[in-house]
Amino acid sequence: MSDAEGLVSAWATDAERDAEVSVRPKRLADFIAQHRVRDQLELLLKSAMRRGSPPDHILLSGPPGLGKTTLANIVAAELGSGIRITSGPAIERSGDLAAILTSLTEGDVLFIDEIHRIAKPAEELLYSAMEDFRVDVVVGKGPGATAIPLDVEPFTLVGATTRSGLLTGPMRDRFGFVAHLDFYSPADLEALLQRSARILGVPITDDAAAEVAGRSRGTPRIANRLLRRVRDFAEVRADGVVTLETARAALQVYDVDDLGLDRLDRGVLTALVDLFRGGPVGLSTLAVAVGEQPDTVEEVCEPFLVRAGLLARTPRGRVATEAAWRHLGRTPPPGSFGAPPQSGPDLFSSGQQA
Ligand SMILES: Nc1ncnc2c1ncn2[C@@H]1O[C@H](COP(=O)(O)OP(=O)(O)OP(=O)(O)O)[C@@H](O)[C@H]1O
Ligand SMILES: [Mg+2]
Repeated sequence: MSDAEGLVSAWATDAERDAEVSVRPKRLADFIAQHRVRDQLELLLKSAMRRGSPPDHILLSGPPGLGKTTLANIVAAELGSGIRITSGPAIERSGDLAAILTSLTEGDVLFIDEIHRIAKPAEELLYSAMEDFRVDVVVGKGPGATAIPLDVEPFTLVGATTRSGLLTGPMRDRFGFVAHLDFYSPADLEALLQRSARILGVPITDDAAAEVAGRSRGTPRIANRLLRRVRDFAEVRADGVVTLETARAALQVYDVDDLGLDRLDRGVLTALVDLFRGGPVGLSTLAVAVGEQPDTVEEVCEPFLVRAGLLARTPRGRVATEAAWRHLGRTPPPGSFGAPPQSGPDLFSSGQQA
């Protein structure tokens, strides 16, 4: 991460993947929250072990940073099996996938990350492997081509996707178990932060953990990242202990506000409110006002602003909600919003169904 702007991005940088390994839970019992998914997975794995056969193929779906890769590794650990890891974009030709499949040993877990990005021919090969534990490898071209059937040892496919809507029907149907991960509540993230702090040897007070949790956008990856930054601050500017005061001061330095918005998120809202009187305004106009590409505003900022109930996308353009005016400390123009909303924004449901 080169600057503070990416601090609350849910996507991991390459460098960060190493930092994540140390705090990644290894067993189901250490996996915080997501109780429904955890219970269901536990049943699936235990019953398979009792029968002595590999469990059904498992699809893990949900936004980035919520624990899909972590769960895939946990599945293998709980089964006591080996795990092979690859990803949709890495499988360029179906031959690559055939090589992986035929080298699996009985009971292995094959983890395919970003499975929605797998190429069509490889996807079709995967169908027969998942269903019948065999693949047809085509040798030669044109009329002389022959298909050689090869056996695949019984295995469990664990697929992960951030875009389950892009999966084809036949692909989805071949998973016996689909787990949908939801955003975490602040209380869950607080527990997660306490655990990570223990592992990293960072002394943190309860109120500080709660403060960081509240700014983490419902996402474990962001919570762990903010913890590392707050720790840096506490070590350099204080005595190493993360107190509420240190946490707040650190997050101010890193420009992460009390809802977890960063500078660009706030820039978008401020432009919307101050320059366009709350909108509606078109995406490209808004993007020019904050000096960003429309794609960045749409894909990086807006998903969370919408989820946090601060911005609405309407057919006429982007609109700041009443909560946005208030979050920026502005008074909304009289009469522009009806009765105050009955409840606060729903930050912790990703809006998809399992
Ligand atoms: N339930 C959890 N309990 C404890 N730590 C968690 C949990 N879920 C995620 N984490 C932590 O959050 C980080 C991100 O999790 P993970 O890499 O599994 O996310 P992901 O869903 O695979 O993200 P991506 O879509 O970007 O691949 C990891 O460091 C992991 O330790
Ligand atoms: Mg992952």
